[in-house]
Amino acid sequence: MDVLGRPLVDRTLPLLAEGYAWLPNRMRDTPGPVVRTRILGRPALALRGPEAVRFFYDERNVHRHRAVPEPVLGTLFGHGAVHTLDGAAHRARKSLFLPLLAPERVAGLVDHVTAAWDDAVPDWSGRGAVVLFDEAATVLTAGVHRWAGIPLDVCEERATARDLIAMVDGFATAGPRHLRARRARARQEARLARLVRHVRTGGASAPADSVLDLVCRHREADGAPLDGRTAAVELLNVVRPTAAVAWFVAFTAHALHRWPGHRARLADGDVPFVTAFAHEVRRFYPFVPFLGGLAARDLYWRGEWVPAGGLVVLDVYGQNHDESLWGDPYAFRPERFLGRPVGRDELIPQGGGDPATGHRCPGEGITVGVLEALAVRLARMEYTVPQQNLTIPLHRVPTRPHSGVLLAAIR
Ligand code: HEM
Repeated sequence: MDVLGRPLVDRTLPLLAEGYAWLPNRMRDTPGPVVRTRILGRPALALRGPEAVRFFYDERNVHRHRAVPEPVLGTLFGHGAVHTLDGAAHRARKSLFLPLLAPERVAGLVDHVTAAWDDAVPDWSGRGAVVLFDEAATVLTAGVHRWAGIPLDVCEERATARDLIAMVDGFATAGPRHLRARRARARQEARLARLVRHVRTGGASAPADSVLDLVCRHREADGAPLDGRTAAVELLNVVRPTAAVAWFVAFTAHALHRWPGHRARLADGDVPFVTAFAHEVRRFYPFVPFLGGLAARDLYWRGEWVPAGGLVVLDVYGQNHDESLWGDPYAFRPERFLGRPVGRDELIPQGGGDPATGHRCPGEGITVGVLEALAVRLARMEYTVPQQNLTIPLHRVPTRPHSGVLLAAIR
């Protein structure tokens, strides 16, 4: 500690080495769910729990402007993305995404994705074996493009899915995965910026009220339209995370393999159970490790302090596995979500707080809806699971079953 009691030793390297387990391990060593440390050269305060969520999402405490490191912007979110805005600028940009919460929009996307899945299954049957993660990403990419009004040739679906997945896969690492993510983003931003230009100059049309139409017509807080590159960034902020639902589809297949007793209830389409299963997949499996922002002023939380400009970190994975919230958190039990409302700030795989006013994911309804539909389809599908490496390494961010879940003899 220095003279002001600030931790001196930077923990970025242990964080990169331990991945999802790093913060929960540190939390275990402290009396309250709060850890003071140093990350990326800054003093940092890590917290968890529903009250901590409300503290974190209060703009008077934490802001996002300049909080996202460039390597994450250059791969995952895109420069100038909604994730990086605060206050009036954030609210104006967020209004672009709030229509995605409407049940009829969610249902429309689910229809497109399930149609793409049903079209793909006969092809999977004709092949000896398929990697579910890759196939699900292609199906999701095809479905979300049709729903969003973004043209995509069938022969481009697989390569586009690869790019969208690469952007997520490479954000938290150095080396080849990161370079692949940057190249993928550059390609996809260029493609979508071209499309936005064509729509605006009359060379292409956007179906009325589609996501493409909304983005092309959007006005910022100052009344200005989005420049072409930022419009492309925000289109990608819809199609990329939808393709990323492939992570949860692979986790669903993993869960069905490990705990086959759940298959019958899913296959029956038992609606409350299907929803509970989707929530448990999002809670149990590791995807988002934590979220970060910058202290808007000197902040105190549970007796710990971080100076203005320090990092405030919300321990997402740790909260979703907090014994005091979930009881037996490392058991996969969808039943825990039956007959119990899901607390807004308890289950936070896609952020906490109110999506309309804060940074919570506006695609949560879409994620749950798509996952429900595809979990039922998976449960009804006949297949074998050949010998393969299904381990999910916790040091890799984002992680997934090592094999991607190889399925054979699909019918
Ligand atoms: C794979 C499933 C998904 C996961 C795990 C996920 C997770 C998240 C998380 C953790 C955040 C950040 C919350 C925060 O900063 O406080 C977020 C924000 C966001 N997500 Fe998702 N998301 C998913 C799917 C989606 C989908 C399907 C869409 C759109 C169709 C979407 C669009 C967005 C947007 C636009 C933001 C930025 C919101 C803002 O900054 O105000 N996400 N998501």
